[in-house]
Amino acid sequence: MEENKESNSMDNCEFPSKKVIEFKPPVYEQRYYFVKNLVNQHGLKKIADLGYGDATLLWMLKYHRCVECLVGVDIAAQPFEWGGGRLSPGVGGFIIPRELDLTITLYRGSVVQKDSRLRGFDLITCIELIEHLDSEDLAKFPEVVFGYFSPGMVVISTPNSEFNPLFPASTFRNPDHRFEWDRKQFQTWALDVGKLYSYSVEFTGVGDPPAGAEHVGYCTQIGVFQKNIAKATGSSISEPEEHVYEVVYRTSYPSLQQRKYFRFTLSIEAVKAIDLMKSRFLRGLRKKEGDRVVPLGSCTPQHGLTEAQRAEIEQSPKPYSVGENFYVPLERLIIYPKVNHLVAGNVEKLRTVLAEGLRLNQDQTAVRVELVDYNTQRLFDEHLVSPALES
Ligand SMILES: C[S@@+](CC[C@H](N)C(=O)[O-])C[C@H]1O[C@@H](n2cnc3c(N)ncnc32)[C@H](O)[C@@H]1O
Ligand SMILES: [Mg+2]
Repeated sequence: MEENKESNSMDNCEFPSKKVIEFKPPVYEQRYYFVKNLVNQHGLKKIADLGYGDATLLWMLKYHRCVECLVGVDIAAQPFEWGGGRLSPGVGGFIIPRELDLTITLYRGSVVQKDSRLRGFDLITCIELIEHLDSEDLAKFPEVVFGYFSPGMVVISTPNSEFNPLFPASTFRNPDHRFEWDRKQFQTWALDVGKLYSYSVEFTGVGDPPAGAEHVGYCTQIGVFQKNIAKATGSSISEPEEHVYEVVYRTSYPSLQQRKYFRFTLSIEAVKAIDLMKSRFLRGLRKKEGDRVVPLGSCTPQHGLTEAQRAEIEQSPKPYSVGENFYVPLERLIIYPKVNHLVAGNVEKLRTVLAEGLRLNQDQTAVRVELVDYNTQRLFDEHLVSPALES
């Protein structure tokens, strides 16, 4: 990460920071945020980070709802547990599954090696990478990344050497750097690459210069390359699969796209709504209609619903009890926002999925649960009439 002279550096390949110019937030974070914003702005799904270092950027990106595939490639990749730990779904990922699938794969390999698994990405990022390539690798880099991987977008960040005089020493920012370019050198290289591989490029940066030194530009210069449409259509020619990189880590997240997690989440939301209805029902339990007991009062939970939702619920078929069973019509259940969102308002879908895990009534129009479970028995014991008396 950038670099010994950039304060708060967390790059393990840098010197300790000298805190001469303090960036807020630290400039390495500004680089990550730059990518994050771009991903959000364009709703990008498939992203590869080349030279991913300690995987912080990948870790930040995994929280984006739109992201479905994250890949990291680093020549120094270790089959590490810690990186995997941060990148793994954790318990939370199972309790609240993501809406969309997400797979994360880390490879050990060099960005100048072609691997067909890196083709077809929406975005490839190279954050503080190119200045670590020797001239031979730098010469190969465009053909592999732009020509072969050929993603929709490429973001390349690299130190802006014009900023360096603001740092105390007159050396490179990091001993492993093979070069540090001024803006003209970077832009000339980037525009040549863009022209050759049919990408347009825009230049920006992060890490503002201090007041009075605006002429030096940003601490980190950034090129954002966008593939031209004509090239995008032409790149569908199929090339043979080439797997060169070694997988060091792979994980796939639970998501609502997967049947079992969808069923689990829908059932939980349904049961939560049913429980709320049941406890209100028990408090208002009074009136008998044939063999059904229906509430006199409202069964509508008051919290977390808009006036309109409450009104809609009030108008829908009411929950009822028969004997010791409590029934919630699907037509009512589906009005609850979370349930509704999950099945996109489709009662048929709600019926099919709930039937796999919950009990429905005979004509499959309502969910059936016990009216008196352990908790409700306590309610009765404490202050309510027995359902037997009411039915
Ligand atoms: C300065 S660090 C940047 C790490 C990360 N991108 C960040 O901004 O925090 C450069 C990274 O590039 C990796 N790297 C250097 N040469 C590489 C190559 N030819 N192929 C893949 N990764 C390389 C290094 O191992 C290191 O992790
Ligand atoms: Mg560097």
